[in-house]
Amino acid sequence: MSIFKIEGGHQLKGDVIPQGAKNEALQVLCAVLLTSEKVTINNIPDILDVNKLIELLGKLGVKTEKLNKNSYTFQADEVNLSYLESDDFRQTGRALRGSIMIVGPLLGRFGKGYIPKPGGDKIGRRRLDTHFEGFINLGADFRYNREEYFYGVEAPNGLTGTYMLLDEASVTGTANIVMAAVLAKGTTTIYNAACEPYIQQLCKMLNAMGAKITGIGSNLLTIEGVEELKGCKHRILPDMIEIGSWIGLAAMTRSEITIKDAAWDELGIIPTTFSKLGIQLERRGDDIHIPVQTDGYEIQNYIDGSILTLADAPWPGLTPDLLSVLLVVATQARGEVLIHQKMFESRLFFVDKLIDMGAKIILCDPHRAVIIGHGFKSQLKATQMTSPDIRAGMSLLIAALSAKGTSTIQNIEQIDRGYENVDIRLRQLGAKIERID
Ligand SMILES: CC(=O)N[C@H]1[C@@H](OP(=O)(O)OP(=O)(O)OC[C@H]2O[C@@H](n3ccc(=O)[nH]c3=O)[C@H](O)[C@@H]2O)O[C@H](CO)[C@@H](O)[C@@H]1O
Ligand SMILES: C=C(OP(=O)(O)O)C(=O)O
Repeated sequence: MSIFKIEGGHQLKGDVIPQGAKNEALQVLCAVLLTSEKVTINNIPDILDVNKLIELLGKLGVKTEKLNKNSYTFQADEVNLSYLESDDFRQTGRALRGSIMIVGPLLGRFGKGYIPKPGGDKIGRRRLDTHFEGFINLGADFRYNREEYFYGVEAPNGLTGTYMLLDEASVTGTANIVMAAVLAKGTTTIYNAACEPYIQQLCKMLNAMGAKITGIGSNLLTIEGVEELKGCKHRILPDMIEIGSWIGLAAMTRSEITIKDAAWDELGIIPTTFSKLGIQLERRGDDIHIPVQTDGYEIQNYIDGSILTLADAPWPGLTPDLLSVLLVVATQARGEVLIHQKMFESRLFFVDKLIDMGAKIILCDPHRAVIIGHGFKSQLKATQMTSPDIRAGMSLLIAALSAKGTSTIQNIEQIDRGYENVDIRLRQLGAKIERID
């Protein structure tokens, strides 16, 4: 297991180019299974989870050609369905969360899809009911092997479109059901659909392949089934979670950073959420410029003077994937904020490490933490820590970069799952960070 060694307390400076979005990549890569024609995808982030999914597609028989570091073509004209019954699939399939989204396209195109319980962050319960209820609504037979945690759906006579109301606006669940429905007979209507930019991008790509999806960007999607889909070219958006992480890092280390080509209009309430913590940031064309926060940053209260709450919600609410970063950034603000992680029940436990480093945090319960900012009057202290999940890992890295002294972070594979060459890019900004293998 690799380690990051970080000498904190240095100001950084420079430009960063955001990577392509991890969660969009995981969806659109699965969509290549829907056609026998060639699909080209650009701006694919070179990160562990995405590379594992590309490897899984290769094992399924998808012909994969790497055009350059972040562009590939895929052709699923000879899919090997027997691989789904192999022991190797039981291992490879569970290595990441995104693998669940092979089920919808396989079911839609070939009438069957299997998956072992997928991996991903250990951040609380992560049920898959929404996915499978959706497939059942489309007419699939479902089975689950409890001993092996193995899920399967089959529809030998094809799927039939229908109306469905999802029990929750699940991101990967919506993507999976949409990918099954595009090849179903008749019209499918999905209400309470998730509508994150990841889903919008997937739907636009599917339409470019010949699908007929309307309602994109809303929670009501209508999908008129088609006989078959063709190839296309698709470009993945910049990763909004990575962009938020760079904003947080700049503020907390009081650095001047410009995030290039950030696709500002796709960021929803992310920029204003950082502004609520008092962080200065400026839109320059499609770049985000974060100046040195010379006087620190002060958390805004509500109009009536009550304490600010930052809580996650399905899009266009605040993504849960940025709450850990917002939390760590608040430790140096002036003022107080309540962080309420509603979706996941085990995502805030990493605050223990921040408390060890000197941060003033009260963990009220597994979902809520109150942060009392230091206002840069006292620096965090360096320490040794382990990355529990991808976003907590990044937050601990930000804490270490701002702290006095040398910290180490173990289990950095968790950070590599979602952040492309983060150590190299940080060094380019002047950070003192070393990867020890
Ligand atoms: C690979 C991928 O794309 N992963 C993202 C995806 O995971 P994923 O698609 O697995 O997450 P879901 O959207 O299914 O739900 C996440 C959790 O939130 C709960 N929930 C969901 C919807 C809702 O309205 N209320 C609610 O409480 C669910 O019960 C679940 O525990 O979306 C999550 C929520 O944005 C993100 O954290 C993950 O980074
Ligand atoms: C929770 C996340 O990822 P995954 O769903 O892949 O575990 C994340 O990206 O923050």
